Amino acid sequence: MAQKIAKDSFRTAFRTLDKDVLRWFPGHMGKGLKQMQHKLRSIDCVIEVHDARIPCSGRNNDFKYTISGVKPHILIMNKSDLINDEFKSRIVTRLKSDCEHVIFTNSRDPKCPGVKKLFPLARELISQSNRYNRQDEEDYNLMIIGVPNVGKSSLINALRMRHLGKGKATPVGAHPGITRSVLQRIKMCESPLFYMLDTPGILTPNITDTETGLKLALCATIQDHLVGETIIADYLLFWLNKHKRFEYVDYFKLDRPYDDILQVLPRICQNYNKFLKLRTPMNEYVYKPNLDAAAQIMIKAFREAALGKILLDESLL
Ligand SMILES: Nc1nc2c(ncn2[C@@H]2O[C@H](COP(=O)(O)OP(=O)(O)OP(=O)(O)O)[C@@H](O)[C@H]2O)c(=O)[nH]1
Repeated sequence: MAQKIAKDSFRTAFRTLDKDVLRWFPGHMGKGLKQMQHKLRSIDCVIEVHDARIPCSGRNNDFKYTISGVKPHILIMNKSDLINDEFKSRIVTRLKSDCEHVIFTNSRDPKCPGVKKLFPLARELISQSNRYNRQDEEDYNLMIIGVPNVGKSSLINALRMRHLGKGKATPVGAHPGITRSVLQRIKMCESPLFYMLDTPGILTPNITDTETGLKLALCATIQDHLVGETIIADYLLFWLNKHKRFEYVDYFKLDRPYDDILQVLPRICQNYNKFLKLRTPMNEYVYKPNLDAAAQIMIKAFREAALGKILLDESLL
C-alpha cells in the first residue's frame, strides 16, 4: 500500500529553490591544503577518510594531484557501521580506479577489523614506495585528511587506543569544524613507530550539484543551519520515498508515506510535542508547530541509523 501511494504521485527529482549550493560551504579550507603540501616531504602515507554513506559524493580529489599522487594512499570508508555490509564489495569496485586500497572502519570501535588492518597495510605500502631521503629512518609518518566531520579525529583516537592503549589525542565533535589546523606530531604506535604528522587535514568537499551538497549536509559535513534544517529534511524525505525506504512512516508514527515535507513536519510536531509559544498583539498566547525542531528530529533519526542503515550513494554504485 505504502509503495503504491509513493509510486503513483511522488516526486521523481529533487528541486530546491536554493540552487546556490556552493554558498553553503565555506571557502577557508583551501588554507589547510596548502599547509598539508608544506609537510609533504616528511609524509610517508596519506590516509584519506570519508563517510561510507556517501562513498562517491563529496570527496575532494584536488589533493591527489598535490599530495597523495606521489605518496601511498589509503582510503578509509568510515562510519561503515551505518551502511549494510552487502554494499562493501560494490563500493570497493566502484572506487578501484581512484584508490586500490579501501578499508572500512567504525572509529567508535577501536577493535573493529578496519582499525586493526590500517597500520600493517600502511607499512607494507610504505616499504614498497620511494621514501625520498628518509630510507634510513625507522619511523613512519602519516597524514590523515578528509572533509569535515567524517571521523578523522575519532579514527586517530581509535588507532591510539588500539596501539598505545591511550585515550583521546584530538577532540571529537558532533559538529563540523572542530579540528583547527594547528600542526603537531602525534605518536600513534610504538612498534613500529608510527606518527601522525598534523592534526587532521580538512579538505573542502567537492560539490558537483545540489544533491551532492544535500547528501553532505545530511552527513553533517556542514552546520545544519547554514543549509536550513527544513531543506535537509525535505531531501531526506525525497530520498527515502525514492528508494522505497518507508521505515520512517512507523518511526514517526505517521499514517502513510508523504511526499510533502510540510505535511510531515506538523505531524512530527504533534507526535513529539514540538510547539512554539508565541504572544499575539492582543497579549494572548498561541502555539505554533516548531517545524525546525521537527526537521532536526528527522535529521537526527537518519544520522543515528534509526530509519535503518542508509547508503545515500546507493544509486551511484
Ligand atoms: N556511527 C559512527 N559515528 C562516528 C564514527 N566516527 C566518528 N563518528 C562520529 O562522527 C562525529 C564526527 O567525528 P570527528 O572524529 O570529530 O570528525 P572529524 O573528521 O575529526 O571532524 P572535523 O574536526 O570537523 O573535521 C562524532 O560525533 C563522532 O562520534 C563511526 O565510525 N561511526
